[in-house]
Amino acid sequence: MLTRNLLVKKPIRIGTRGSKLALWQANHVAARLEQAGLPTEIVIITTRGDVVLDRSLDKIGAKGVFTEELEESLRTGHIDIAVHSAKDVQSSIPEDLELLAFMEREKVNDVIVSFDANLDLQRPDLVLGTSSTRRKAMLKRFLPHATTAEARGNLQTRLRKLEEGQYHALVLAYAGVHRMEYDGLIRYVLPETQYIPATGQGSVAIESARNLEPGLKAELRRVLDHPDTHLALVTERAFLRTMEGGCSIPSFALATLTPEGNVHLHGGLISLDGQQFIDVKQTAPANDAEALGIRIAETVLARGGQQILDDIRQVRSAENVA
Ligand SMILES: NCc1[nH]cc(CCC(=O)O)c1CC(=O)O
Repeated sequence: MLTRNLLVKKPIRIGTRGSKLALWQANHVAARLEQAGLPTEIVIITTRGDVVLDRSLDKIGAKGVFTEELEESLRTGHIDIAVHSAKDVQSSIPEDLELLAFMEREKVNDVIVSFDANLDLQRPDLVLGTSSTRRKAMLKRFLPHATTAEARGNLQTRLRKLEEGQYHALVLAYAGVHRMEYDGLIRYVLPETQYIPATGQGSVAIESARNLEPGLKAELRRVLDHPDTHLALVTERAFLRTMEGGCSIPSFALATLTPEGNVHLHGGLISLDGQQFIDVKQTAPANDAEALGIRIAETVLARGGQQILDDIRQVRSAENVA
């Protein structure tokens, strides 16, 4: 590693999707590495999720739609690291790859974005754009008078649809809106205690091949990893893995650190119609983070979550036949 990065200064090849948000994230990583004296090069890679825009994610088999092509490039050595929104990374990644680092988390909330500064969330004909299963279900529960309409595509595409009047507002992750500098359009910040975010929301994950040079891996971790965020993400991802979810399942999980240094997890599952909402909260010592995630998921499944998942699978297989 010394030869490669300190003497020859061969740039670290950073793989990313080509959307503006993905590029922002890749440039954020590049800036950190450059500050630490490591030269970088950005390599844009198109994924299935960027190409298939006409179907909602739960219908194209959401597993890995934004990550597979990047992972293949890690294997071939075409890139050294892949940068992802942590939320888009599957709950289990292939054996030969690893998540090296989770960068410091942005505010985790979902927000309501609109061009209408006086948007009234209580208007009876309210139409909200979202394609997220979790958000649709939560809106059915907490804003039952609202209708939702599909809003696939990158942030710019969704905002264009909003501008065209397809909806009154969009429901989005604060993190993406902020990174794209659309903060001025945020009308409501949804409380994270009620609209609990998706696993990983607001953090950027760095993936590499397991066999990347150990010295380079250590350097990347040192520069890019945020230990508190890492602990939260390990907890949430253990939860998600046990739920067998991807972003196509309306599960949610938010881990936070307590002042004493323990990890607190609020995780659960909501039925597609928003009627059943199963959530569990527990705190555990930091060295028990992964077990906490697993335990909460098992509790949610036992308290009716398994039934909700079975119902969803039945609905989905009926849709796929039709
Ligand atoms: N589902 C796509 C996606 N993946 C990550 C973000 C935003 C950034 C983040 O949550 O870290 C978004 C857009 C959104 O949900 O509004």
